[in-house]
Parts: sequence; structure tokens; C-alpha cells
Amino acid sequence: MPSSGITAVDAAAKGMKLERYASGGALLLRRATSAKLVSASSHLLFRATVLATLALVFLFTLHYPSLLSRSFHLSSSSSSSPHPSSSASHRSLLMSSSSSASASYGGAAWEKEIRRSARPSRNDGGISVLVTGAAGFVGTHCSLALKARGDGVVGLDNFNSYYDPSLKRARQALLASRGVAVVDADINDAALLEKLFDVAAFTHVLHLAAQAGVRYAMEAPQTYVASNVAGLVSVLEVAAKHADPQPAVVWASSSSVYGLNTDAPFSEDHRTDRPASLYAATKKAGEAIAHTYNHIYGLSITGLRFFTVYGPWGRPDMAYFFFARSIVAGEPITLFRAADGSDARRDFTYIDDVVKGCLGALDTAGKSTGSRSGKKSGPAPLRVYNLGNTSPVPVTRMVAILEKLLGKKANKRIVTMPSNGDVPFTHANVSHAAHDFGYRPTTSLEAGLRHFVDWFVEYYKLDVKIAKGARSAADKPAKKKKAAAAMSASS
Ligand SMILES: O=C(O)[C@H]1O[C@H](OP(=O)(O)OP(=O)(O)OC[C@H]2O[C@@H](n3ccc(=O)[nH]c3=O)[C@H](O)[C@@H]2O)[C@H](O)[C@@H](O)[C@@H]1O
Repeated sequence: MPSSGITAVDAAAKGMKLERYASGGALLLRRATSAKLVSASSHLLFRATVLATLALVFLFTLHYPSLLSRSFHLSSSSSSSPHPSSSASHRSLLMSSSSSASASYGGAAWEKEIRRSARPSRNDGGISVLVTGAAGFVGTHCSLALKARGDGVVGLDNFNSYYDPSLKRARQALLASRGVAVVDADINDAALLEKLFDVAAFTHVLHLAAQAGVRYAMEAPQTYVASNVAGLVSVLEVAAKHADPQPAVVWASSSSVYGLNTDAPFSEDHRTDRPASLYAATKKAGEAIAHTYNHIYGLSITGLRFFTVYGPWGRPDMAYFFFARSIVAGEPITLFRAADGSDARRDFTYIDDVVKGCLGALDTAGKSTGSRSGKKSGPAPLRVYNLGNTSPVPVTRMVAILEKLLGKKANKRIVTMPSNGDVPFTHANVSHAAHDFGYRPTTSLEAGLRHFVDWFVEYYKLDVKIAKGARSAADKPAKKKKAAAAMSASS
């Protein structure tokens, strides 16, 4: 019998040799010996195959841990195209949800990291927040602000390529430097969401992951349904039926739900049943879906209607951002004028003001009243608030401020607003948010755009001298440093 140190190939070769040299009279013995040898060989073959498989699995795990844990995966991919083809974008959403269905999460190290990031550090308790869309513009600022005041934060983001993913990765790196872990996954991945709630007892969900952009909805309608409708349902399902206890949910709706409403300023009491774009329709659908989950499952849900949020680390698909790019590059920009010939106007809202609104909404959310068993102990809060700046500014004025800051004239082309889902003006009444959590926007478009341009020039390493005259008396260099420090600490 071959010893266990001999390979199956050796054993088979020896068996053949023995057979070859056996005499004819010992046929029976030879057959028996041969049978033993074949059996021994297959044993060995089996053992060797198991050993080889184990070795391969070990090597695979060493080289591809991210496929097993799926967390903190850093991609070097970058795309400068703000709007990839609709099919590509939709595919990326679906792929990340379906591929992850078979993936396993966790492992001790992964769970430890999630727990660490989710743990509040405040002496007075603090909250623990799952932030979806954490590598997005508003998500990054809110996550930093929550962490800075001692709350626990775990981020979730699918890093899709709607706009340059390298900017999202840079935001993720900033979050990591402040101790916020961001899981690389899609909100449609229910298994992952459940796992996160099994590992960490989140008290709140700040649901900001969405397909944003008003006009892009005409190019890629399905991505809006996948993110803003199916994705929202996925998050609410897990919050309502799996999390124990249920968290309070605060999520991003949009000023666009006011659609063709002409009463101004827009109040939460106004009609929102005439959306002008599919984007707006999916956000309006989200508000109806929120009502259902609140009604049936007792989930505490707050919808925040954001009004054209802008600022440092912003979204490159938004007009103020790509106008700045085009002005620097000397490329033309197209300005939309309302059908009556007036300038389009927006209630541009600075990111730090919006962050204060989001934290105020989280702090006053009130508890959910349902449980895993499906019973609710009573009605839970269902709220919706405008988070705007309360002073609409013509888009032409926004461009003039950028021109002054960048020291360069824009090459403007003015056209009548095409039928693309856009609305001629937005204007927020924020009295409900002011009353319920002290929301008071304080940043003028001039001051906010200066903060944006400061960041923009530095981030893209542009050879641009920011015009001094564009600074207000309150923004002298010494104070500017302080303001920047405060901004990075709080947002
Ligand atoms: O507040 C909101 O509800 C929405 O605000 C923005 O949507 P929008 O106000 O259309 O922001 P931009 O795309 O940055 O457009 C700002 C203004 O610039 C105008 N614009 C845009 C693009 C362009 O090429 N030319 C132009 O004049 C638009 O008509 C609009 O008046 C965001 O993109 C949405 O995600 C958000 O939900």
C-alpha cells in the first residue's frame, strides 16, 4: 500500500507496474491486488482533490477578500461623463443588487468595523444613523456633521457612475478619515440591509440615496424607478419588518414635487399632484409610499423637500457646478428662460443650512411604534418639510456671481426653456421646519458660491485667482480661515 505521502498519480503508476510484472498463475491475486490499488488510488485522488480545493479557496480568499466581505472596496475607476448612457446606468443598479444577492457579507472584521462606526461617542448617548447615499453630496456633509457631534454613522453607497465616481471615492476617503465607514452596496440589496440591522442597532435611517437630476429622467427613466421607488421600498421594508426596534426614517424628497403649482412661496399645504418630470413623480410616489409604511407598520417617517442644494463637494450634474467648469474652460453655457420671457429662478439653498435641517429632523423624529410582529402600539409621526432658502434668485444672477468669483465672463446662450421637466421658479416657505426644529437658513447665494468656488478651485487644482471684490466684509481672509475650519468640522 502506498503511504499517504505518495500522490495518487504515483500510486496509479505503481499499480500498473505490479500488474505488468505479475505472473499468469496468480490471476486472482493480481485482480485482488489491482482492485485494492485502484481503491487506494481513488482514496488518494479524493484526498488530493479536497486538499487542492482547500488550497485554492485559501488563495482566492487572500487575494479577493472584497468579494467575500463587499465592504470598503475602493475602485480606481473614474469617469468624467456626468451622464452615462441610460442602459449602462440602469445596468449598474441592477447588477449591484442582483450580484450581491449571492454574496456573503461580514466576517468578524467587517462586523467589528460596522459596530465601531455605528457606535455614538457622546456622553449623553447620541444616536446611531444608517446614512444611505453617504458618498453623495448631502450624504457626505450630513455624515460628517453627525460624526462631529458624537453620533454613530454607517454609510451605504453604490458608487454608480451617474456622475464622476472618483468624486464619490474622494468623499468616501474624507469620511474614512473622520471614522465613518461606507459600505459599497445598493439599497435594493435587502439581504445586506438586513445584515446591517443585525449587526448594529440603528436608531435612525437618513435615506438620501436616490437617482437625482430633473432633466436626466427623460434619458434614463428606469433608473429613477429603480432607485427612488424600488429602493425606497427596500429601505422601508427592512426598517418596518426586520429592524428590531424599528428606526425612525428621514428621507430626501424634493422641491420638484410642487411641479406646476403656481402659489408661492411653496408651502407643504399646497398641491403636489402635478409633477412636471418623472423625477418629481418618483419623489411624489415616495411620499405616498411613506404614508403607507407609516400607516400600516407604525414607522416614524419624515420627508425633506430639498430646494436646489449647492456648495463644496457638490454634484457635477447641477447647473452651478458645470457652469463654473464651462466658464473656466471658456466653453459656452445654455441658460433657460421661462416661456413668458422671464429668467428662471431657483431658491438655491446652501449645504450647511440643509445639513442643519437634516439633523434637526433626525433629532425631532419621534419613535416608530411598530414591531417585527407586525403590530403597532399607536400612530407614529409622519412629517414633510420644505428645506429651502426662502429667497429665489434668477439663474442669470447665479451666473453673474460665478463670473465675478472666477474673474471670467461666461459665454452665454439664452434659450426658451425646453419641455424637459424643468419648472420656471421655486420658492420655499419654511415656517413648519422653523417651528418644529428651528430651521433658519443663513447663507446668501454670494457667500455660499464663494465657499463652493474656493473648494472647486482647490479640488481641481485650477489656476484661478478668486476675485477679492467678490468677498463681503464679513468674509475677510482671517475670518475666512475660521469659517472654513468651522465648515469642515460641522459639515
Ligand atoms: O430642488 C430640487 O428639487 C432639485 O434641485 C435640483 O434641480 P434643479 O433646480 O433643476 O437644479 P439644476 O439642474 O442645477 O438647475 C438649476 C437652474 O439652472 C437652469 N439650467 C440648468 C441647466 C442648464 O443647462 N441651463 C439652465 O439654465 C435650470 O432651468 C434651473 O432653473 C437637483 O438637480 C434635483 O436633484 C433636486 O431635487
